Amino acid sequence: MLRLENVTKTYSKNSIKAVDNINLEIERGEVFGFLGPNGAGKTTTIKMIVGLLKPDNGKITVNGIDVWQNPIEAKKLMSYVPDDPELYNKLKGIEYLNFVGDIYEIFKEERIERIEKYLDIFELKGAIKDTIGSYSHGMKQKLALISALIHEPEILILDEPMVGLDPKSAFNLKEIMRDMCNKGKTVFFSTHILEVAEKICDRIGIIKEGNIIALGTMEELRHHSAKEESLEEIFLELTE
Ligand SMILES: Nc1ncnc2c1ncn2[C@@H]1O[C@H](COP(=O)(O)OP(=O)(O)OP(=O)(O)O)[C@@H](O)[C@H]1O
Repeated sequence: MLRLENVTKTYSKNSIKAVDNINLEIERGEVFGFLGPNGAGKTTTIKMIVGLLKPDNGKITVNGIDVWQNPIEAKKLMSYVPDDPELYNKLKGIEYLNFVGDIYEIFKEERIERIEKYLDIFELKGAIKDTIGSYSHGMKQKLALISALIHEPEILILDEPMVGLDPKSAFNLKEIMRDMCNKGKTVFFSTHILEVAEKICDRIGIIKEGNIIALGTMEELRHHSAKEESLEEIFLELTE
């Protein structure tokens, strides 16, 4: 579903090799957790996957479609929620959702049904006629998530999705992620919350200084350590 081949990115500003020749293959139906210390290269990788940052080298494909050669077709399959979504503050919540619905050409009936469903799940119905500028960080996060879900993407890409969400919304988002994968869709997300990764991911990748230093299921990651360790212990050992 998602494939990264020899992907590298150096920021010219500071000559830092943020991502150093990484290879990844994420299958359909997988929840993939992308972990790593601060500054490891997670956001840089995600921005390259979603077409916001051009890799210096390498190739990224979604369902075989090259993200950089065929961006529109690739983006039709994806949804992306950044860690700090910048939305249009002057629009009302519902106007923003309809705007996204128009971009993805979602028919009216489906659109209404999906918007209603996710507004209920994320308890945002009461604020949907208010302007986004009046929303809290968590409310903006929820609106961005709803806008990412209404076109039912083949792959959902989330950068630190749990930050700012209240416990109930975080729980519901985890359920949505699992449910998507049960339907054969794919979820790729970065997080620092290791309990979440341990609980819901089919596979985990750990990046450090731009290199993938561990990749596999929890079972496989545990194989590297002598005893039955938690993801937190494995993570701390590997990233020391
Ligand atoms: N716009 C930029 N210009 C220059 N260097 C950058 C830029 N963005 C990121 N970097 C550098 O690239 C490296 C990787 O950063 P990145 O944001 O991808 O890390 P991250 O794993 O997402 O970190 P965090 O967990 O703190 O969000 C860091 O050394 C960072 O300083």
